[in-house]
Amino acid sequence: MSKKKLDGIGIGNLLDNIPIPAFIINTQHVITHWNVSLEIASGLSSRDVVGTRDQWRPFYKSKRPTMADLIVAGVNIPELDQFYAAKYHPSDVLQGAFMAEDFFPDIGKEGEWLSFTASPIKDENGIIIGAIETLVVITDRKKAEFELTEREQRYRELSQVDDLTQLYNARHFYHELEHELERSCRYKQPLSLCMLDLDFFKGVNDRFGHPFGDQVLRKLGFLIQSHLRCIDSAYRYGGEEFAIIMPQVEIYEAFTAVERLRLELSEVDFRTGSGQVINVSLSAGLVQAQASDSKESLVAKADKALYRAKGGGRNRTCF
Ligand SMILES: Nc1nc2c(ncn2[C@@H]2O[C@H](COP(=O)(O)OP(=O)(O)OP(=O)(O)O)[C@@H](O)[C@H]2O)c(=O)[nH]1
Repeated sequence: MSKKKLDGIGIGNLLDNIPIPAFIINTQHVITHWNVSLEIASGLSSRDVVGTRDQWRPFYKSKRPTMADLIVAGVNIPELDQFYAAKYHPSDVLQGAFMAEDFFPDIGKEGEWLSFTASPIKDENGIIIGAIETLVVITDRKKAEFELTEREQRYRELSQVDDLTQLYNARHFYHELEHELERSCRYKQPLSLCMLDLDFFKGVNDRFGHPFGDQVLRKLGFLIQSHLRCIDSAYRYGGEEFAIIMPQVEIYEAFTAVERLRLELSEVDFRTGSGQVINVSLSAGLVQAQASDSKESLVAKADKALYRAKGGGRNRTCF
């Protein structure tokens, strides 16, 4: 086709030849073009909408401005904020254009995610004479993104949480302890750390079996969880060793909390497979962080206190 012939082709003809749904409005917000792709996507024919201000109709339940309307009215950030919240941003490619992604619950059977771009149309003097809006269905991409985020979240949880006790695992412990130590130094707030360990647990396993031992560990995990304040965090540090990080708590206050936990565990009646009722106990070591402490030195001190609790006869808390 010659250049001359191409020059003669109108905007409508051009728009009808692109596979992307698009419409154009003038400065009176009246639709001047509604392409074939948009007719198919919206179910509204250009005959019915050209000459009207119904550009909102395929997307919303009631009349409201589309992005093209906001563009022809002169970009107004408070209005963009009002209608598109945090979902819009200026186009990287087209000057004066804005893009947004949003979910449209009323499109199709289950709603669709659309990515839309509205761009000003200017005359030779740079005056806005209309706006063009293009729309792309991105539901499949959005679904894939959500699935990926969910999978990542599940993976993060799996790699941080111990299956048996539902407490955080040791890897996460060191990460959080470092973070809490930094925070306690920065804000000059106390930080207490408790390491605790079940007493004679090997004997429990040996006499009553590993599954019974697991039951004890699960119960202890549950008791620890139920004793935590919302800013505390608990970890399964090793097989039958646990750690509790207690921010903003002096050691004496932490001592009271740990003693409450210790007493509560000692009062739990565990029923073995043969119907025998047994009780278990724990020993605990407590420390309060000093400004000079690293996570390693703090754990070493708490371990030392735990060792003393074991050496002193077990079923006690030392600091
Ligand atoms: N049932 C069960 N037992 C575990 C698990 N992890 C570690 N253990 C057991 O915990 C026991 C720890 O034994 P020891 O380190 O000798 O300690 P202890 O018998 O509790 O003695 P003290 O700590 O000195 O009071 C071992 O028998 C491990 O097999 C687990 O996930 N489930």
